[in-house]
Amino acid sequence: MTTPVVSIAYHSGYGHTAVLAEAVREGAAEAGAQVHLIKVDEITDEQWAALDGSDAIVFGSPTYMGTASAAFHAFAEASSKRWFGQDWKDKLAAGFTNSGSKSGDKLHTLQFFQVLAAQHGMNWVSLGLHPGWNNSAGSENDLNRLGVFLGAAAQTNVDEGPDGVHKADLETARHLGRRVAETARLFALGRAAA
Ligand SMILES: Cc1cc2nc3c(=O)[nH]c(=O)nc-3n(C[C@H](O)[C@H](O)[C@H](O)COP(=O)(O)O)c2cc1C
Repeated sequence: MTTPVVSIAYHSGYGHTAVLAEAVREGAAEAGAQVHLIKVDEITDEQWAALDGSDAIVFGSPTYMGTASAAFHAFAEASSKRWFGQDWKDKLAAGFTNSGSKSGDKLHTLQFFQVLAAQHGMNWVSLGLHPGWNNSAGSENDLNRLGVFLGAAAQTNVDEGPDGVHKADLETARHLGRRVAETARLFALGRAAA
């Protein structure tokens, strides 16, 4: 069976986004992927090589001041070395973010990830879930409770630590990891058959 390689390139200032990154990792591993979990603020040459060898890269960052964190932006700028040769062209990309407010302008962070992926010539994998918690039978425990299509979005109360990351958001992140791994497998099989 084809084993897709999925990397999760993320930053977390205070540990909340790290919990989501772990959920994405679990989902991708459940779907049979080999997974690299990479902290972009400590990235090594070996980890850059792991990104180069991946079928899919999932970008993750907290939303700070309405966009990805400065540490994630530094990583994005450093990835310009890969951009010159379009080294990541045709890989899959996806994203997740977390914020203190229910919206918190998270959409902008996910759109930044999507533009980053497009600059690299990557193919974006959306969340692939209907919005939850949008009718009288729904609840905050629904998958995709924040109703975002572009990627996995989470909200954590600003007075709570990483243990306070909402279980529905963790499930949503796990779903994204599974979906990315499954899509990467389909792409690898298609490439082999072409
Ligand atoms: C510098 C800074 C800027 C922030 N900006 C936003 C923001 O624009 N919108 C929002 O909802 N929360 C904002 N927050 C809250 C964080 O997104 C939230 O605390 C998140 O859980 C932090 O994740 P982390 O522990 O992975 O860093 C900000 C926090 C910091 C420290």
